[in-house]
Amino acid sequence: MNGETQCHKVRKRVRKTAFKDVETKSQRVEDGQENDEADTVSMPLPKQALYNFTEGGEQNNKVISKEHTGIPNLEDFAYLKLKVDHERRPLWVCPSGKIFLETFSPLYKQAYDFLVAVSEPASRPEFIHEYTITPYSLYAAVSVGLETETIIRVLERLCKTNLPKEIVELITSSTKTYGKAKLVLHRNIYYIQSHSSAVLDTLLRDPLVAECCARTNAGLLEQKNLALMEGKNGLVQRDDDMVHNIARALEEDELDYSCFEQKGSKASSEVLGIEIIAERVEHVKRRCIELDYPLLEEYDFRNDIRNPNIEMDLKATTQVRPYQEKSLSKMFGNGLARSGVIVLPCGAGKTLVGVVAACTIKKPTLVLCTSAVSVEQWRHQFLLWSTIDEKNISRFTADIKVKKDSGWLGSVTITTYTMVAFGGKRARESQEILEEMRSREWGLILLDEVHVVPANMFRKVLGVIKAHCKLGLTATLVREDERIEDINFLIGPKLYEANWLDLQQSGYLATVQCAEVWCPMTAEFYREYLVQNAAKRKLLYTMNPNKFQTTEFLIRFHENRGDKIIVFSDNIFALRTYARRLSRPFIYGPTSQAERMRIFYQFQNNPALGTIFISKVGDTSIDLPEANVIIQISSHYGSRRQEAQRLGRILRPKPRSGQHFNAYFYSLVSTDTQEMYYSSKRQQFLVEQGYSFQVITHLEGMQEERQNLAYYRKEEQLSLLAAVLAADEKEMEEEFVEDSDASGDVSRILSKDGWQLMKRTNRSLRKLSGADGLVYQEYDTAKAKNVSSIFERKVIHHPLFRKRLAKK
Ligand SMILES: Nc1ncnc2c1ncn2[C@@H]1O[C@H](COP(=O)(O)OP(=O)(O)OP(=O)(O)O)[C@@H](O)[C@H]1O
Repeated sequence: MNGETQCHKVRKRVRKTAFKDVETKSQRVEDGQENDEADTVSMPLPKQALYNFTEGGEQNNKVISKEHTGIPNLEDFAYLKLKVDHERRPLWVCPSGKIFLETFSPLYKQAYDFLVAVSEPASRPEFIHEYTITPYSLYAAVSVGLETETIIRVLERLCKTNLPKEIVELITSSTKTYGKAKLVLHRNIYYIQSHSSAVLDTLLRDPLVAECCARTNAGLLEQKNLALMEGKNGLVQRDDDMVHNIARALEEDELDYSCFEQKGSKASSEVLGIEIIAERVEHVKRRCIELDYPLLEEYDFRNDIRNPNIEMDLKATTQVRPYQEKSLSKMFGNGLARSGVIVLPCGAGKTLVGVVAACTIKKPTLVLCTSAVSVEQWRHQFLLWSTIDEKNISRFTADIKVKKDSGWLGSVTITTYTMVAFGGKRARESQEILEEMRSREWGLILLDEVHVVPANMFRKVLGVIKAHCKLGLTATLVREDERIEDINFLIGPKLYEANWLDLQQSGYLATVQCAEVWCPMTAEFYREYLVQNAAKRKLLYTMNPNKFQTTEFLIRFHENRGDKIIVFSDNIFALRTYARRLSRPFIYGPTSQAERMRIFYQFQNNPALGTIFISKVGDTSIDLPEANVIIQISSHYGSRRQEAQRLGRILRPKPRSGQHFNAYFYSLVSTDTQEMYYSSKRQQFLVEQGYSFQVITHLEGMQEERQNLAYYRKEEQLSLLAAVLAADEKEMEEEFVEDSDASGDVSRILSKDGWQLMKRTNRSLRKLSGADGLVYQEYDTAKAKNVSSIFERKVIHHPLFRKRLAKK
């Protein structure tokens, strides 16, 4: 299929409401331009303006005005020369740093692997992906062993046009100093190391770096020759074979990603180092990034004779999946262990990636999780995949303390961020354990759900625990408070990021149908909604009787199919009311660990329990492979991360029974309320990963069922309304969960982004694909027709076409 057709399809699915600048459907009908796809909006994209890469044309990068195109500020890249064999090449590279990848190109897989190494994915729908190349992404590229000229050469080869000079300049200027200095931990002391004394001099000249150095002698900082340190020092170096391999592979059009990888680095005997005060490491790392000398963190674990090796291997039965292997190859590409972050979709098996990393390094490992439930799950997975002796794993949570008589904490210690970062008074025993944890030189620290680390409380952890290698694991490298960048210096660059849809297509993830179900407010609830304060309004749209009935109807429908359903509600008042009325168990903050485990066990093993209700404590790390339906009734404002994490609960691959979709994600939204805005904001991350949300206005069969559903009678609805209005402040509050970011805070959203986000103003594919406040919506595609019998689409066709469609 050619690119133009693909683009056209993508455009067709963009949600109507998003296009305020574009001609409306009604206008087109009036103009007599309406066609068969009356329920879709055709976007008058100025193809010429967007993809005006004509041969020759040496004009400058020109901005095309709104009057010409209908879309503001389009840039004209006509001066970029289109290569003769451009059809065989998969990339469009813009001078601004944006890169577009054709996923239907035969070179897609190889180009994709290369792009995730050198740029940031911005949006990855089905046919055209958008990436952005930035100094940070280039930092990550250098840290996995790619060099300036390799990056330029490969991009040049893959690009349909000659590479814009701005991009060449960006790559050259951003990478010339990368990889020249490194942070190492030696005998529990941190050093900045480099082969070049000039590099160290440059860093020492900076007052902030100088201040963080440990030893000064009459104003002069001591430089220590560390050449005799045990082990070799593998600063990233050029590998001539690699460059040669890439050139050859490209010529043969067999671009194998392995050729990008560093085949082993050369050791150098002369390495200089500066000692850094442990508590100031974070500042030094941040400052070095600002100075354009980001510090690489690599651990030569094979030559570390100081820390004992652990008896721990993967079991013979453990099969690491290809994408897991690929992510690990980025970590261990040159025989050393690099610190950084691996991004894999929810349910794709990040835990196993962590276990494999630990089994490779075989040094004392500390695992930090967000909750006691995930501590249990990590322990379980260590035992499942590796040969480690149960005795060598210890857990340290509020409920479980490691036993003192069992000696040291354990070769593998699993705990929570809270346990380590808690600054208040502790029991003596806990204090001792913590002291021991702090004094230890850890080989590997595994940071689960690493996107929560930048929150102040969590970053304390990295200040007190010393580890040679840090591996962050996450599915969603997004936060709404823009502190995600902190991860670059707290942990390291992103090492690998998998594509959700690719894993879905390969069967490693379930195929999910996402739907936003619209529930009109009842008149009485809406009347109150208009006059109440923000907190009460939120409770009113959550407790909307129509939403309640929809929930009950969906539960019945899916339970009858034998599905396992998780209902999410952030609001505890709603959680309790819904669960009690529907006689299903619920879990929230105060639910004890034992009770949670009991409910999870019943949910997984008892066919009579098809539905559980859970608050935001279940957003992350609960592994319930049986669950295949999510119904979301209340959520944390516009948090993209929460939406993705909740979807992750049902992404575990499911057996296919001839259906296109095998998991369902319903987000219930009360219409004409603020919830609609939040809902589209929440969906952005998933839309960027290529998911589409179907809007359902009517559930087939629900009307007939209504009288058998709760809150059918007016008196019942009114007494529910009275209970809602009587709810006090405390009951209306959302549950506080430590790791939540500032994602959806109303004031932030309204003051920062504003409602204007819903209006189209930018031309990027990221936006065209529905991200940044806009939503993908499937209307009448063949795929959607098979979705489920309960989805009744009310598509209203123009009378002109009704007859024709009926004939069809
Ligand atoms: N290579 C593999 N072979 C078989 N099963 C696997 C493999 N990798 C992971 N799994 C299984 O997939 C499921 C999900 O794994 P895991 O809990 O590690 O996902 P996750 O990426 O951490 O998800 P989340 O972000 O939602 O917590 C688990 O049941 C795990 O046992």
